Amino acid sequence: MEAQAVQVLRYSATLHSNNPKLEKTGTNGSLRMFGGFKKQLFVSSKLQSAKPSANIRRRTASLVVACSHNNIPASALEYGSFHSSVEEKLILKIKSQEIEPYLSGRCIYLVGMMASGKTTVGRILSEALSYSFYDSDALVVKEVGGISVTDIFKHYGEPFFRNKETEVLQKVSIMHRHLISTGGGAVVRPIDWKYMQQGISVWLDVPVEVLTQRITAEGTDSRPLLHYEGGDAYTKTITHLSSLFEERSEAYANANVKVSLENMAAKLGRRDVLDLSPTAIAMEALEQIKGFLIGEDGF
Ligand SMILES: Nc1ncnc2c1ncn2[C@@H]1O[C@H](COP(=O)(O)OP(=O)(O)O)[C@@H](O)[C@H]1O
Ligand SMILES: O=C(O)C1=C[C@@H](OP(=O)(O)O)[C@@H](O)[C@H](O)C1
Repeated sequence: MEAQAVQVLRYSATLHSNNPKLEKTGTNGSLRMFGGFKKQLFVSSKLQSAKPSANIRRRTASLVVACSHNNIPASALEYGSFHSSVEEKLILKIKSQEIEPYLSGRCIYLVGMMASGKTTVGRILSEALSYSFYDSDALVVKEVGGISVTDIFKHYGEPFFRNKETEVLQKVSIMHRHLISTGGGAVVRPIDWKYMQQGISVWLDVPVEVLTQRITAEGTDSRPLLHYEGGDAYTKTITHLSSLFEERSEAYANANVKVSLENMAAKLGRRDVLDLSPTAIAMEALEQIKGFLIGEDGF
């Protein structure tokens, strides 16, 4: 990022509730943060006493955050050089507040291959947006009385699982302010898209090699489609994931927004997509969602 593109924002935090909110207080880019936004985490060493007002006990804290200026594309600084998750959370919160008026409480559906990070990134996004987080697999498990996804596949078969998945998506589609991490195969049925199109869909596009590394590290206990008897797990996983991706890539591309880790790495000058943290990916997702929503609004 060019040096002049970086703006230093000064935050004045007034802590008097548990409902965090960031508000612009002037035209100079300064913002005011209300509420208990992880206050214990970052305010402890920076709190200063301020004159208490008549009816509210007020404390102020100063926090200087370097971030990209309005409309300047996501930058290496934004994604790379923060060493404090508090700063990242603030930026995520600001970005979330920017898109809120366009989002109007619509649900967000994360789609993508197994292990693309839908759950991990989804949790971060839901926190930033103050949305409720749901994992569609977990909702299916609940519907079926607590039987695991693996056992549902084993005892009832994949079509039964897919029917339940569709039912779950139908139920969620009438909700608001939910972020749903969908199962990797939720994109294959057009009926599922009918429900997901009630909200905003975001495709986390992660190279198959990276998915394979993650799945090999994590094991396949919760992913019945990747269970194998013996053999080299890495080779079998990458072969199967590659063919699944081949079958599904067109369906994933139905999403309103695509977050491509390869594109992100190129944009940020990273050699390896493995360097991209879930928080950085969440930031990119918000950036892309903003672009989509603004376009949708006709600006
Ligand atoms: N950006 C990332 N960098 C490194 N590991 C990640 C990243 N995102 C997710 N993971 C890891 O990959 C695995 C699968 O992630 P998960 O969020 O469960 O994927 P999904 O919900 O799409 O199946 C987990 O072990 C998670 O910790
Ligand atoms: O890709 C798939 O068809 C599946 C992905 C899984 O979810 P994750 O993407 O959360 O692993 C789970 O729904 C089921 O094992 C089937």
